Amino acid sequence: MTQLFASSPSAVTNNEKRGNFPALSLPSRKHSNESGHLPTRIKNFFRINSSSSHSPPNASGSTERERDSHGSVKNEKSAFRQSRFLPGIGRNRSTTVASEGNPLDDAMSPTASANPYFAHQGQPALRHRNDGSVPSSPPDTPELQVTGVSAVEQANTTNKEELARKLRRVASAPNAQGLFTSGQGDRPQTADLGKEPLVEQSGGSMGLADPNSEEYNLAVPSSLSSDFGSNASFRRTYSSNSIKVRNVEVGPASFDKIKMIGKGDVGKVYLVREKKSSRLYAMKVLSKKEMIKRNKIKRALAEQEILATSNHPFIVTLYHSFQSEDYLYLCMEYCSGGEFFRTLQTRPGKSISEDAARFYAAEVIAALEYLHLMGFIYRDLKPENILLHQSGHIMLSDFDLSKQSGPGGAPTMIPARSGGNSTTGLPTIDTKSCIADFRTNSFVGTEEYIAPEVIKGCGHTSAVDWWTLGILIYEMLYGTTPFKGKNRNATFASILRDEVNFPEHSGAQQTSNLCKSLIRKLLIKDETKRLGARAGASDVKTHPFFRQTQWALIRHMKPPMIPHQGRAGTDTVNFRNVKESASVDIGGTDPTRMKGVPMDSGLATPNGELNDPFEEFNSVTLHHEGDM
Ligand SMILES: Nc1ncnc2c1ncn2[C@@H]1O[C@H](COP(=O)(O)OP(=O)(O)OP(=O)(O)O)[C@@H](O)[C@H]1O
Repeated sequence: MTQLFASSPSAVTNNEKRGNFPALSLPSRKHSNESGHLPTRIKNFFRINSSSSHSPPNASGSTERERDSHGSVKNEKSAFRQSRFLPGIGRNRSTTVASEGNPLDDAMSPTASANPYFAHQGQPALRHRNDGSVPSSPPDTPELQVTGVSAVEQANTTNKEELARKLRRVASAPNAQGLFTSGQGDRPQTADLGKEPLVEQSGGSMGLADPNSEEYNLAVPSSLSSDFGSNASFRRTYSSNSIKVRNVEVGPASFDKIKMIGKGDVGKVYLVREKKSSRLYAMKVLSKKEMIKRNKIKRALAEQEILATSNHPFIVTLYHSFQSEDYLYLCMEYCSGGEFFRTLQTRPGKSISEDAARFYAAEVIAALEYLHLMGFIYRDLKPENILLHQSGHIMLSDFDLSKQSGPGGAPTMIPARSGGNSTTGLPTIDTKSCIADFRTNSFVGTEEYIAPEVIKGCGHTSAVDWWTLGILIYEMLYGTTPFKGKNRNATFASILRDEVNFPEHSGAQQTSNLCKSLIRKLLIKDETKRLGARAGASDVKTHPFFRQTQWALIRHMKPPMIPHQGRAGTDTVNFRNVKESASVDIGGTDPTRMKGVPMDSGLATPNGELNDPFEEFNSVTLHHEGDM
């Protein structure tokens, strides 16, 4: 076991008090219908699953955007990440977010400016300039803490901007179209909180709640509408013995800010301590004005939705979500080990052994399996979005690019004889059916991780997550991604055209044929032939590369790398230093203005009223079993 990097451990979260992870009961926040039953597809899944060797879905658990849709440079996180690449490597990785409908017929075009990648939906193109330069930095560009660049190189670099330019990866222009459309599948439907909301009852059964009760249900993802009957006033709620969803019990003033630990294009993430309990949390604070400006409202709502609905050891836990007039707040479990990306970057060759890669891949697969079962496509898998828990296990984070499917089917069982698990002779669970026919057409992802079907703009399915898994495993083993070109066009052309190659030079990682076979199958360009296309996660889990993997026990296994513990719980030793200048004053929020949007947000109507696109944001507190 490698003691890898330092961390701040005494983030005394609820999970940690119970052990390392949230209780491993069946999904603690399950969807339930009005009659008080879990959706059939989820119920069936667990019924089947409990009699198979597969782990239950909760048994185990970015965006490099430099420019917004207005073309301004953004995302400190991205700048920092770019700074972590050696100049010689010149790696550029970017997140591309564009809107629906994205035919990219000339994807092979070598001319960046003529290529729709760079000017999708008329937004200003963010491109990898041939001279390697990048747009000017945002006003709050952090001091670059250049990891992975020798002191000599830093000293020789005359100014930081130049250094940043040398190291920066290119990012693209996020743009969510149809900001205020509320079509099904675009946006969660909101429960009418005034009408007999459902609450959980002891024992996990559901019943009609006292309308005055504090506990209530939340918005229903359209993905679950089939379970409730079409267009019925179905609602999502949470039936569980271990999780209770209540009206939010905290506000910005309930927390002391300790330190900023991350920054995205509209969000800042702080390590905070709850005054009452002294518990540490990671609080993501999203600026409403920025979200409006950058058309990211739907993404923020979706992120809250996914976090609040998910309950999985390998998916970051949400404890509270609330809002003020200026901000949305997501109060999450603090992952003191920081980004997996950083871990990889500190390893020799920026890579890890095949056994270690198998371990992390298995945890990621368990998380993806769960997300697909819940009707979500993750769409932004990459080491930057994998956080490390203090224990060294992974936690997926950053769901703002995730997509919620339309009505899904029930998970089904594939008997061993007709294609079940050939290694165990047991039936296989088909979790792909939960999300099977759902196609979405956003142009979204991270440049080097984008799947061919996304580039082609012909719509994509949950199979994109299996593609990104292939890229991730490759990157864990070789310290680079397989299709990276000298610019975005070259990368996309390679993704569409080239077969994956495995480095064979003397210093390269020796990789087994089974591992290569897995990567090749995950990186099949035809999504219908890709591993995972038939039965979802089960296809991947039953690949012989994972023959020895004890799926049900992964979360109890010792991770290959354990984050260093800082002396104090608040030592954010596994995080970069983020410049605090533009820090949000979370405590100074006027408690009487806990919703709405600022007058100068541009959403005022001619009558002087304000449209409130954040009306549907759910302010809740999630009580987990074992909480005080
Ligand atoms: N739960 C957490 N525990 C510890 N650190 C976290 C947590 N959540 C986020 N961070 C840190 O904050 C950074 C930014 O978080 P996140 O990626 O969710 O923000 P974002 O605004 O959505 O970024 P982007 O614009 O790239 O989507 C992460 O890279 C990570 O370093």
